[in-house]
Amino acid sequence: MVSAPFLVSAPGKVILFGEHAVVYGKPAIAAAVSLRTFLLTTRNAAEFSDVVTLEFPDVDLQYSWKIQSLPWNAVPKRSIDTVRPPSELNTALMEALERGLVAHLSPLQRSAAVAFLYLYLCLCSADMPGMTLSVRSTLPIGAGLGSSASVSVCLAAALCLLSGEVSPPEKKGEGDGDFNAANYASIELIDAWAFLGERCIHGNPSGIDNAVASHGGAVMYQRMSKGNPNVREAMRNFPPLKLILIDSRQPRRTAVQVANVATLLQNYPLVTEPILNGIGALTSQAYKLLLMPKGKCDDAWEEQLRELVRVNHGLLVALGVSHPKLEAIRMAADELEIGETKLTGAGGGGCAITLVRRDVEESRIFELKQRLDGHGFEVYETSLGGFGVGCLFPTNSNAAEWEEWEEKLFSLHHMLGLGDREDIQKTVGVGSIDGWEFW
Ligand SMILES: Nc1ncnc2c1ncn2[C@@H]1O[C@H](COP(=O)(O)OP(=O)(O)O)[C@@H](O)[C@H]1O
Ligand SMILES: C[C@@](O)(CCOP(=O)(O)O)CC(=O)O
Ligand SMILES: [Mg+2]
Repeated sequence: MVSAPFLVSAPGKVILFGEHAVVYGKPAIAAAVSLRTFLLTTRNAAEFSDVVTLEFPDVDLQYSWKIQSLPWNAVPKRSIDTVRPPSELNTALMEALERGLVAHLSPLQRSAAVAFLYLYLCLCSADMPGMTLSVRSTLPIGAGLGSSASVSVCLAAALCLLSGEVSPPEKKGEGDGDFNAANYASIELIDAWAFLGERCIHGNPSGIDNAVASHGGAVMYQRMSKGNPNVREAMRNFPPLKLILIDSRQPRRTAVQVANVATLLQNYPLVTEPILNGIGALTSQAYKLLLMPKGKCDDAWEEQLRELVRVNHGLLVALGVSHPKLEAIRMAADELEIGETKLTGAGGGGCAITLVRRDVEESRIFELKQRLDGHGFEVYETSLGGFGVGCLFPTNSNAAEWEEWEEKLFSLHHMLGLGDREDIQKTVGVGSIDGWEFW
């Protein structure tokens, strides 16, 4: 059990191949991005010791609940011989939460508040001291980069730390290499709780986003049915890919896009199933290509990967999850012969990725960026495959620094615009402050 204050952080992700089909048990490939969510947990002052406060400035939500008034009676009893939470939400608890606690909030705010309350009630207890949990993300929200999963992972990590379900990361010993069994078990637990947070936000998530946000790196992921463990293959030697990440800035909710595909599947199973199978098959092909030793990643290899990107996008269009703005991005990249483009994440708006040909001159990439900018789209610079969930506790040596970036991240949020994302990230980012530890 740890005491506040402390920070946790988790990354967003880019799905390279296989979104939507992954919900139906097909493989998908995704990698962590350098844009991240940060969650600060602080102890409330004495006069607020009986409330738990949520500050979600990115979605304009600040709310306090009296801890004693929360529906503790509806919390399902945990089985003593299983450490991991069940993968289904408890209906009685969901009903108790949605009945009155969050009814007045917008859908954007409500799903995040429900995810918090669900995890808080399951992991904490009515006698916990009053806390404030403040979340701030450098990820665009509802844009396909897994902001919901990075928030869910941060909530799960903070609440697991507070309740003692997980301990802070152990320092890796000599001979451990990258692996430490206790840390691995902690990530698995955080991932499993975050999946329930994702369920509150999405309805039917595959689990790939929370897997990447908690473990980091790049993975091939496949959801298994009938209680079989999901496949999560870490892809360690992921080749450096030249990708451009473009946000159409068309808002959409993953829950709606996933539900639309479910309806299509229900109405036209004979048409939709082959599309999902096709996406699964092309992802398996891409997986083999991405595992090739560096020496074999020649022009033909690159050409095949790009083809798979194009086919993947075409099949997503067939599922009905593209958007005219995503098509405008794809057309601009096609016209300039820069590479192949696909939407990433749930689509219906949000982001696209272009896999750039290695031989393209920088001037053409510059022109693409200018055109996209002219349409009001935002181009992100991000690197793939970074750290997963981590935490930071203030120490004497970083106390002054702590105040500086705490202020920057959480107090000035209303003044910060989109352009300041990188600035925030530089100030508080993993890698720029000593002391971040990863499980
Ligand atoms: N910074 C944030 N603060 C609070 N809630 C957030 C934040 N980022 C994401 N969320 C939650 O996640 C939802 C968006 O998730 P989703 O529709 O899956 O899009 P994506 O995961 O692609 O960004 C929001 O409606 C909100 O509930
Ligand atoms: C569409 C889907 O495959 C990815 C959704 O990602 P995002 O929420 O749009 O970042 C759904 C899922 O895998 O849970
Ligand atoms: Mg999401």
